[in-house]
Amino acid sequence: MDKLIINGGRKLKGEVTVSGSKNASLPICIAAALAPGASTITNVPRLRDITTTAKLLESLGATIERHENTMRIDAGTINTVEATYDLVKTMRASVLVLGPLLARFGRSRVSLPGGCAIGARPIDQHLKGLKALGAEITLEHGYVEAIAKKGLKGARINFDVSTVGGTEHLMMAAAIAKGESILENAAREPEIADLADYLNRMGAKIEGAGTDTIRIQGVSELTPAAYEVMPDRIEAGTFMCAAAITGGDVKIKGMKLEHLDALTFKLMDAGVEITNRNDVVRVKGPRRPQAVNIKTRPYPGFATDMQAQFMALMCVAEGASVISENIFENRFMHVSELQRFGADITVEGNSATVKGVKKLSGAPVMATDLRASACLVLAGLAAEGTTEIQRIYHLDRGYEQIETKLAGLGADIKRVPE
Ligand SMILES: CC(=O)N[C@H]1[C@@H](OP(=O)(O)OP(=O)(O)OC[C@H]2O[C@@H](n3ccc(=O)[nH]c3=O)[C@H](O)[C@@H]2O)O[C@H](CO)[C@@H](O)[C@@H]1O
Ligand SMILES: C=C(OP(=O)(O)O)C(=O)O
Repeated sequence: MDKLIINGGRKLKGEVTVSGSKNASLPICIAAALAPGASTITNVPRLRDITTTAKLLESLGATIERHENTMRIDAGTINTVEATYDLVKTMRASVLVLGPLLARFGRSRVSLPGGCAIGARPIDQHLKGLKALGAEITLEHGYVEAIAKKGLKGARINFDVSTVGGTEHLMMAAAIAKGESILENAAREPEIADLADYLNRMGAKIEGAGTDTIRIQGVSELTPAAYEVMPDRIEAGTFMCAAAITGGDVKIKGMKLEHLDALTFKLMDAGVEITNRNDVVRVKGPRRPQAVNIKTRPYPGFATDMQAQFMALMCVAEGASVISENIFENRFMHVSELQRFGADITVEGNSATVKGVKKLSGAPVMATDLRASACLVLAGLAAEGTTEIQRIYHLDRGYEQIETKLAGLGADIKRVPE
């Protein structure tokens, strides 16, 4: 297991390029399973979760070729419809194969993903949607089995909660169901629109992805297509916070600032200067940020995936900020680690009150989940002295070459085997 060692206190300066989106690549690679034949997906980040996705597809019989940021997925060779516990337990998004396999082959059996560090994360909305499309669902021995002997039939599905994975799952399944489906109270995250663009490229008829009502005219089959994945908005937001927390001056290339409005406005309220010229976003941190409050919400609200990184920034702000987490019930595990840097944070229910301190001091810390790891990196970059972050395999799930990219901006950061 590797660890990261950071000598903090350097202002980040220079240019960095954002990788392709993890959270768009996962469903897009899985959607390739809907069409017999080979799809070539580009701008796929080289991450642990993507390797898991490739293994998952291979375990179904698909033929995968990977070269740098390109993945060629031949789903014509899929010969089993079962995804086992070993794969699903390492990556929750694996459950998204259930609907596509069911839609294409009439049957699928996938391990239940179970909870994870940040919350219980049930899949009741996914299953409710598949049932509405005519699937018979049984839960046995830790597996979900879905059967639709005569194929899936279009339906109107009204989600009880805004669910990104649920919306993606039902959009994929409905793409080759018979007739029209309407997804209401659908999630609006940009990754959903990206997936819809890929499905439409394969011949699907989907309208409204990115709004809360998605209309899908089922087609009898999809054909493979080439597709370039959107940039990773959470990686981009993490670099924006890295510039802000170090009082740096960073140009971020390849990102879409319009995907990060909620974060951008909060950073500007905190005194961060943000300009966008010709798709290069320049972020200049203030001497010390001002405290601002945030509440996480489904898109276009403030992303829960940016909450931990923003909290790191608030740890050194002038004043006190209140951070409310409204998406996941246990997404404050970074708090006790931030306290090891000398941060002043108290948690009550789903709110954390962060009283900014002038300086953090480097400390040995442990990563507990993906974005918590990113927040510890940010704290380490700003802190005086040395920070050692253990269990960075969490970080490797979602950030491509983060230490190389940060070192390119002048950070003193290195990866060493533990
Ligand atoms: C791979 C991927 O894209 N992951 C993202 C996706 O996760 P994921 O798709 O798992 O998150 P959801 O949007 O589904 O979850 C949002 C909330 O709805 C609840 N829920 C969800 C489904 C369901 O059937 N029942 C239910 O109650 C969840 O427990 C959670 O409280 O969106 C999250 C919310 O933006 C992000 O933090 C994750 O980074
Ligand atoms: C929580 C995340 O991912 P996942 O849904 O794959 O756990 C994330 O990307 O921050």
